[in-house]
Amino acid sequence: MSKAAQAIAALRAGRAVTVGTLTVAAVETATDDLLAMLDPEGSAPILLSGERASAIGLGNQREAANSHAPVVIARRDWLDARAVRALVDPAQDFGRFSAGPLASEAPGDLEAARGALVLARLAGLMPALWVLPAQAALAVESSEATKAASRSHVSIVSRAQLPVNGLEVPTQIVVMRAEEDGSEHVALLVGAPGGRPPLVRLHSECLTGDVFGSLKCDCGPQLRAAMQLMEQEGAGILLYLRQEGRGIGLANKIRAYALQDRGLDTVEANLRLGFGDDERDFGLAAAMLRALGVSEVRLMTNNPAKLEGLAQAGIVATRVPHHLPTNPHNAHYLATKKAKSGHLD
Ligand SMILES: Nc1nc2c(ncn2[C@@H]2O[C@H](COP(=O)(O)OP(=O)(O)OP(=O)(O)O)[C@@H](O)[C@H]2O)c(=O)[nH]1
Ligand SMILES: [Zn+2]
Repeated sequence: MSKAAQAIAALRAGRAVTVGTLTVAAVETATDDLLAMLDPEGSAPILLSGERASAIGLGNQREAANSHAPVVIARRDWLDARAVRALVDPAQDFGRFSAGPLASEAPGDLEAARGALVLARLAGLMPALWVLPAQAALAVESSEATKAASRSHVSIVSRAQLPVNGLEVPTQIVVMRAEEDGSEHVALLVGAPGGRPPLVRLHSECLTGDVFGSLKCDCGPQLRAAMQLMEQEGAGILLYLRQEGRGIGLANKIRAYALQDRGLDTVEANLRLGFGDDERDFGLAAAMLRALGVSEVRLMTNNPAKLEGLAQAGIVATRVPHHLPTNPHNAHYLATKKAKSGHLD
């Protein structure tokens, strides 16, 4: 298991890790006991993503060009552990006056700060970390932590036949693992590819849409329609990428939904949480295709970022539009993706 994969697991489990020169623990999971042991003075500064710093009103302390750079916030008397946990939690933004005074500064080790925030995101946690006094902890190099966000080394772990309801052609499931972060992803190989580039769908995990039939998005219908089209053509490849919530994880996606319940749109909600609009990595999909021996595809999508992600990683992709009828719950979401995220007609 890579050091980054171990550090992701450790952060999720509430333990401290050292990234570059920074020893950090996640605000979301570090307990009072851990803090009492590792930061007895209660003076550990807080590392926040640039997006979250802007969301809590610290944007004017930084140059606009730097709005995506992480910041560190020094502790004050009023800013005890409880106040910190409230500060980093967007659900509490609406129930209080803005907290302060707060002063942000650039992290001493910017690359380490970025790497630590990548690990927190891949752990599915909020982008907020305690910066603890240096101590012995599981150590990861900054560059390794940062690279965990762009996975290009995948290997096939297991494969088997998988009869699927509605698919009359033989179907196989292939499980792959990425070396960089240890994450597992799936390829469903439908039928036997013919002479031309295969129909391919990159589907990002959406538990709510894929499993429960949520009407807030179009994921479930898109998934089923993609499989149907592959069945009609007699062949296709569905990559099921485990980057839930456009790469922020399930708990964070549901936090974003709670913000949408308060009136924010899908993009605003991600930013308020402290993430970019879309944190996904489509180089991963390119690596999976390469592991399957595929270098040219017909990609079913409306998202130009998927086409660009594959192209950058050397996979030739032409687009097959993939629109499904809207419903009253997802019409605004789909309109926002067109207006703000460049989705195609
Ligand atoms: N953060 C966040 N993620 C969401 C929201 N709604 C859906 N998602 C996630 O968005 C992703 C949807 O991915 P895809 O089906 O690949 O769709 P897409 O990027 O719109 O591109 P195409 O469907 O190919 O055009 C899934 O990971 C969902 O979990 C939301 O409101 N917030
Ligand atoms: Zn969805």
